[in-house]
Amino acid sequence: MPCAGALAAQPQVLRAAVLTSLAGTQEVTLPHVLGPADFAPEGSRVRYRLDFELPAAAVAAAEDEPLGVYVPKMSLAGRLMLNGERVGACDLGALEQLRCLHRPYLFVLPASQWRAGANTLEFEIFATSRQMNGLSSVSIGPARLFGDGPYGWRRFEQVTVANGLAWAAFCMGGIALCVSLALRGECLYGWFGATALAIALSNLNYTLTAPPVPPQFFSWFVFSVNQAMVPLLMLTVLSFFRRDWPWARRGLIAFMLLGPAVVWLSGSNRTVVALLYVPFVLFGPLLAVAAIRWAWRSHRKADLWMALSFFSVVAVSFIDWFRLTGRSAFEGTYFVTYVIPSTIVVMGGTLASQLATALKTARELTATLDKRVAERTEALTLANQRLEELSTTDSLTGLANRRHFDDILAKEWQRARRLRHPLALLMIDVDHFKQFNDTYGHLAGDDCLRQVAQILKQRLLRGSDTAARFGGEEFAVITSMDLEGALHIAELIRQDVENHPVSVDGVDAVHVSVSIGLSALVPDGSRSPAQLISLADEALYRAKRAGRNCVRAAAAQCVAA
Ligand SMILES: Nc1nc2c(ncn2[C@@H]2O[C@H](COP(=O)(O)OP(=O)(O)OP(=O)(O)O)[C@@H](O)[C@H]2O)c(=O)[nH]1
Repeated sequence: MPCAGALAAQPQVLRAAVLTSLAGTQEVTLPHVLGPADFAPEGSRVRYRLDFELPAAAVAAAEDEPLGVYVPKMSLAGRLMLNGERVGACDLGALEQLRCLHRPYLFVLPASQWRAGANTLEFEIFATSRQMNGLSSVSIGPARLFGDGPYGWRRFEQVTVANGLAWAAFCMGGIALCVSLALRGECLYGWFGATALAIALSNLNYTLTAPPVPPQFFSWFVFSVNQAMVPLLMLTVLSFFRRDWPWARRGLIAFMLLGPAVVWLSGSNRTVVALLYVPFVLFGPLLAVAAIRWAWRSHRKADLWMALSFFSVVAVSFIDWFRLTGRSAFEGTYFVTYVIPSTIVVMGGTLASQLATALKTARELTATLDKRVAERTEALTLANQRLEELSTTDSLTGLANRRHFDDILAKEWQRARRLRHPLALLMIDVDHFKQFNDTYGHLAGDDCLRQVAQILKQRLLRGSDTAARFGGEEFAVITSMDLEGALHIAELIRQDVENHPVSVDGVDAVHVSVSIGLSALVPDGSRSPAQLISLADEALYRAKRAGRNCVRAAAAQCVAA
C-alpha cells in the first residue's frame, strides 16, 4: 500500500479490475479489450470495477492538492463512478449517445469524494461492434502531476498536434478545391483537395464526443470518409505523375462509392471495414514503388517529394499494423494519424510551389511575348509606313506618284471649293528630253529627272504645295494660288531649271529647260479637277508651240521666254 508521500511523488497505477459483461463476471488485467461475447452487437453496457486503498494522509493532502484519475483511453462511451457516486463521463448525455475519444481523460475530484482506506472506481462502458472497446490502465495521483506529465503530453500530442494538422489539411484542401475550380476542374487539385478535406473530416472522430447525429450514422460517416481518403490519395498520386489510366481511375472511384455502402450495410462493423482496406494493402506498396521509380526517372524535385510522401504513408501504415496489435492497438498511438496529415501538408507545399513556378514561368513567357509583340508591331508599323510611302511615291524621283496626285487634287479641289479659294495646277515638261536620252543615255535621263524633281522640291517650300510626277518626263504642281501667284512660281521654277545645268556622269553640266502650262480657278459645281488638268495641259501645249522654255497660262499669254 503506498504511503501519502509516495503517492505525491509517484501516481498509483491500477491494473487489476473486475469486469461484468454479458459473458459474466471475471477478473481482468488492464489495459483490457472486450471480446465479442462481452456485449450485444448493437451495443450493451459493461462495467469495470477497480478496488484500491488510499492512505489517510493522501486523502488529507488532497484538500490542498486535488487528486485526479488519469485514463489514457476509455472505450466508445464511458462513465466514471467513485465509491458509488457518479463523478465523470466523456460528455453530458445518455451513455448510448456518447463517444469516448481516442484521447486521454483526467477527472479531478475533490477531497470529500475520496475515502481513507478502501475505494472503488467503476467505469461503465457502452460497447458496440462499431469500435474497439475496453479500458486502458488507470492512474490515481495528484492532478498536477498528470497535468505536467503524461496527461499534458498525451493531450498535446493527441489533441493539439492532431487538430493542428487536421486544420492545416482542411485549409489546404479548401484552397486546392478553389484552385481546381478556378482552373475549370483541374483533376490534380480536385483529387488533392478532396483527399485533404477527407483527412480533416476524419479528425472529427477525435473531437466530437457528442455528435449531432445518431452514433450509428456518425460512425458510418467517419468510416466512409476514412475509406474514401485512401483511393482519393491514390488518385492524387496518379494524377500528379500524369498516369491518367482510365481503368485505375474508374476502379478507385467505384471503390470510393461502394465502400460507404458496404460500411452502412455492415452496420459499421470493424471487421468489414478492415477488410475493405485489403485491396489497398496490396496496391498501395505497388503504387508507392512505382511513384519512386517515376520520380527517379523524371529527376524532378517535386516528383521526389510527392513519391516520398506517398511512400511514407504506405510504410507507416504497415509499421502501425505490425506495431499495434491486440491491447496495444487499443491504447497505442497510431503514427499514421500524424503522418497522413503531415503528408498532405508536404504534398500541398509541393503543389503550391509547382503552381508558383508555373505562374512565374507564365509571367516570364507573357513578358517575352509582350516584348515580341511590341517589336513585331513596331516592325509592322514601319513596314506599313514604308508600304504607304511606296504606294504614294514615285520611285525614281521621290515625288508623289500619279495615283497620289489624283487623290490630292481631288481633296484640294474639295477644300478650295469649300473655302472658295483659288486652286492652281502647273504642268511641267522637260524640253527635248528624247534628245537628251538619245545623247546621254537613259540612265543619265533618269538622273536628269531626279535633279529637276529636286529643284521642284526646293522651290515648293509651302506645306500645302504638292509636286508630283505626272508621267514620263512630265511633272505637275498643285498649289492653292490664284493665277498671278501661279504664274510667278511657274516662272521661278522655269528659271531655276534653266540656271541649274544638269550634271551627267558627275562631271558634264548640261543645260535643260522646261515648258510650263498652268491653269488657276476657284472651284465650283460647274467644273471638275479633270477640267483643271486639261486647261493646264492645253497651256503646256501652247508653251511648247511657243518655242519651249516658257510659261503659259490657260487663258493668258506666255509671260516669259
Ligand atoms: N530616261 C528616262 N526617259 C524617259 C522616262 N519617261 C519617259 N522618258 C522618255 O522621255 C521622252 C519623251 O519624249 P517626247 O514625248 O518625244 O518629248 P520630248 O523629246 O521631251 O520633246 P518635247 O516634249 O516636245 O520637248 C521619251 O523618249 C521617253 O522614252 C524615264 O523615266 N526615264
